[in-house]
Amino acid sequence: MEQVGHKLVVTMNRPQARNALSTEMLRILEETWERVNNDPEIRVVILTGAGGYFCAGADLKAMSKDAPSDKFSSGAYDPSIIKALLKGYRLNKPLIAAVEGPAIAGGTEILTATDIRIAGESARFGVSEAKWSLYPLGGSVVRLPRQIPQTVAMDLLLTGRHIKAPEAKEIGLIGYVVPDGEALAKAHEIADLICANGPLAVQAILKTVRDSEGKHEDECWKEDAAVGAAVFASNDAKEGPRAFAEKRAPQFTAS
Ligand SMILES: C[C@H]([C@H](O)CC(=O)SCCNC(=O)CCNC(=O)[C@H](O)C(C)(C)COP(=O)(O)OP(=O)(O)OC[C@H]1O[C@@H](n2cnc3c(N)ncnc32)[C@H](O)[C@@H]1OP(=O)(O)O)[C@H]1CC[C@H]2[C@@H]3CCC4=CC(=O)CC[C@]4(C)[C@H]3CC[C@]12C
Repeated sequence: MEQVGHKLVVTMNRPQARNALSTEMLRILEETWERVNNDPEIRVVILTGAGGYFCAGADLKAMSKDAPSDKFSSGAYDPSIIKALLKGYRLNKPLIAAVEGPAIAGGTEILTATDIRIAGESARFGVSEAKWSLYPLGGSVVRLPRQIPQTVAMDLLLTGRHIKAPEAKEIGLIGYVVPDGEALAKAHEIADLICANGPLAVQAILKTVRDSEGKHEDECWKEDAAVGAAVFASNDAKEGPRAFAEKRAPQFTAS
């Protein structure tokens, strides 16, 4: 994990196993997301993987020795909230995925919780849990059909097949395809654009988008207005137009 100014770069780092998720990695991710939500200095987060790989989901070798089912049935682990994969826990800062190589199973699942997604052209995506008679518990059974066309979501979930970055872009699972090795640089470029914006505005936009997911639009306007009015009442909302009028870059203070 590395903080550069207001950007936090989170790197899944177990490249020898294609960054498959260990219990330790899940713990670190959980702590990281708590930090992101509570640290006002962090304004945008980039999630990436080490060694040219994003993430191969759960560690299947560990799972072959110690199946999680007992922990689920005993109540020791409640899979209705998987904070590390941002299922049942959302960030209040924008999360950008910078993907190289495989983003499979849990790797694609956590991708569905990110806001902006960039991939190198050889990156691969898929939810292949059913291949091993597992269930994609990381959120994608619910999220994928909401994020990409239903028939494509069903195809990916039921066949477990992998797709390359250009197809992922075509179906809207990711937003950018860049030459291999350049996903992180592109993520920084986008993160810098976000960091230059008013942090209160950015976080308020994110909040309304998150809170209105799945609701009828008429149910959203009251809260949308309250959140928006609070942004308009801020010092930064005075500084932005003033900077425009004075032909200079705005100096936002998050107040
Ligand atoms: C519920 C979530 C989640 O939804 C469930 C899953 O993610 S299931 C995982 C399914 N994963 C896959 O299908 C990917 C398998 N891998 C591949 O297909 C390929 O390897 C690849 C396409 C990724 C890469 O192919 P390559 O040809 O490039 O490379 P390859 O030669 O195949 O591999 C290189 C070496 O890497 C090793 N490797 C690759 N993938 C894995 C892997 N997934 N696991 C282990 N090792 C892998 C490969 O073997 C090679 O090694 P060699 O030594 O060189 O042979 C769940 C997500 C996290 C779960 C939680 C985890 C912690 C928990 C512990 C508990 O006790 C309680 C439960 C839980 C909290 C658990 C709960 C469910 C999750 C949240």
